[in-house]
Amino acid sequence: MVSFDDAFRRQLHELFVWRRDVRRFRSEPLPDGTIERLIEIACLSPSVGLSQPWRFVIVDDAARRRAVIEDFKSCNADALRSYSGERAAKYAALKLSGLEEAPGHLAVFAEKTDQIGSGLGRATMPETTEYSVVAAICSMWLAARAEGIGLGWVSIFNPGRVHEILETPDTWKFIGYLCIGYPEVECDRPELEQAKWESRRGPDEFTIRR
Ligand SMILES: Cc1cc2c(cc1C)N(C[C@H](O)[C@H](O)[C@H](O)COP(=O)(O)O)c1[nH]c(=O)[nH]c(=O)c1N2
Repeated sequence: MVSFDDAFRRQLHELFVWRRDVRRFRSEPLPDGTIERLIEIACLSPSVGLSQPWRFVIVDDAARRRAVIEDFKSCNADALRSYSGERAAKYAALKLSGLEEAPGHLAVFAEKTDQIGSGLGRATMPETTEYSVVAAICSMWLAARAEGIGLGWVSIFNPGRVHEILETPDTWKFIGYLCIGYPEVECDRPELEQAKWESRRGPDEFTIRR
């Protein structure tokens, strides 16, 4: 039996407030086994029918990392072209990945065809497979922050190209690419808010009653 006290709850709330999407990393390496430990925590996450559809690729190979960075640059240039005027100038000034600096690279996929869980909960909502993997990434994100480690989620990729670069099975769906390392700065506000791209809104704006 385990229970949590008020002091823990306050600290946990601070963890939620201070978790950040990190794009600026210090160069120092992560202690051996850090990514494996974060994966272990991710595997404690909820998943539809206990299907555990998460699949992880620790990307160590320099040539593959370089290819991933090239794909990001190409997709980011395309994204920039979709904006104009002041928004385009603002977009161009954003730093949207720490791929070059982060000591850890982790690609995360969802296995869509595995029989683990025997389809429970997925018949009418097959997308719950992907939702389960996102839940795992969120666990990892918070666990990393609790240890002073930063995690940055990068989605500015051509998923087909990521598959090619990492030679992953066809049945895996690309969910996200994570940069992992020690953050340069700690902050309690999203970087996109600091850059005046968007601001964090209150829950009332997103909640209705019926
Ligand atoms: C699915 C998904 C995909 C992305 C992101 C997040 C999620 C959930 N985020 C991070 C996102 O910008 C960030 O979470 C918000 O700006 C809020 O900031 P904090 O996470 O609170 O620091 C993100 N950030 C970034 O710089 N490049 C990216 O490609 C992405 N992609």
